[in-house]
Amino acid sequence: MSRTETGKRTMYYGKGDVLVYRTFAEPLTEVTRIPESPFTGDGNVIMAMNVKVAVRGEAFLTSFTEGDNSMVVATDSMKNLIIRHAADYEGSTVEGFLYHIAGIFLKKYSHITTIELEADRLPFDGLSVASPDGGWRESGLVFRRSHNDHTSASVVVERAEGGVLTVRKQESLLTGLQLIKVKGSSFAGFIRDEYTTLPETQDRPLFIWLNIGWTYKDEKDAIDPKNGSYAASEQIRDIAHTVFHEANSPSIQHLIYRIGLRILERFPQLAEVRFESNNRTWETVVESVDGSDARVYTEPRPPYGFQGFSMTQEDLAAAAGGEDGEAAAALETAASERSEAPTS
Ligand SMILES: O=c1[nH]c(=O)c2[nH]c(=O)[nH]c2[nH]1
Repeated sequence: MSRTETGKRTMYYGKGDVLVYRTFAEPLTEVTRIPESPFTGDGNVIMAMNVKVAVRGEAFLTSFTEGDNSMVVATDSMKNLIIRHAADYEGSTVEGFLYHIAGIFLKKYSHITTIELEADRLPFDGLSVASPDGGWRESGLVFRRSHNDHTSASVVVERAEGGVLTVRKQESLLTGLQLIKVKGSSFAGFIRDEYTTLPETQDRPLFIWLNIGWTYKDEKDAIDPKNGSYAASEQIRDIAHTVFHEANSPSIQHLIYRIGLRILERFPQLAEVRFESNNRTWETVVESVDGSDARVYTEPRPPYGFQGFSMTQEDLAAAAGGEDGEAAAALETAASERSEAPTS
């Protein structure tokens, strides 16, 4: 048995920065409303993505060991396949697009055993124009490229026994969220010893960078969101800033836990939610302008702190079971808000 079959040898190749700009894709409509978010769907007039593909298979071994290219699909061809087949994608999500492309690769090239695809959606925001009746309306044609947070997704699909395609891993993400709360965050009670110079603070301007990832109990909910079980990254984003607004956070660690509970509560169809956060808290230069709340800050000096945390529905059940009184109370508030929220 070769090392590849035991999973020990690393062997893959592919293409990165494959830029796809598909216009007038199928609109995303069947989104279930949540109280934290006005998001109800996406017209998908522009579905722009930066895609990365990697393929694996024992058949590629001789291309590395002998320079035999007879089984090599040129990465340039991979790029062309991805871009051309954006034309026949009939779905409305990045996750679905990746699955569509994975299927085409695996059906076309029988020696590819596993394909890994990831994509960052390049956000284009719709713009308003004055309407003749004196109000405002969506242009629908003109968009502004945004460099804010965006949807990402990844999928690993493999060919199982009998040629059946199996999704081995699938993750949806909100990438590059940057949130500042100018008042109402503390950081105190940490270990004080001979290495400690950081003062305790009851009120810091907490600036966080966040990547949030989530997986579904059934990945079909992400790939084909026809039954309203799609958790849109815009909704995840809105939950994050709502919880940040509501909570007086004692740390980023606890803040992301609270955001995670709310996400799992709102979307019982998710199995896991995962966080990567950075602390980019501004450095205070002027404590108070004329005795008021006004302050002056500057960019923090390096280095920066970070956190990683993942949570499952079991964490939500434990919190709701009362082990964390504060979390349980927050969940009750969230539940009552949900019952009042309109759904679509
Ligand atoms: O939210 C925080 N968590 C930490 O672990 C930490 N450490 C630190 O210096 N500042 C902060 N802030």
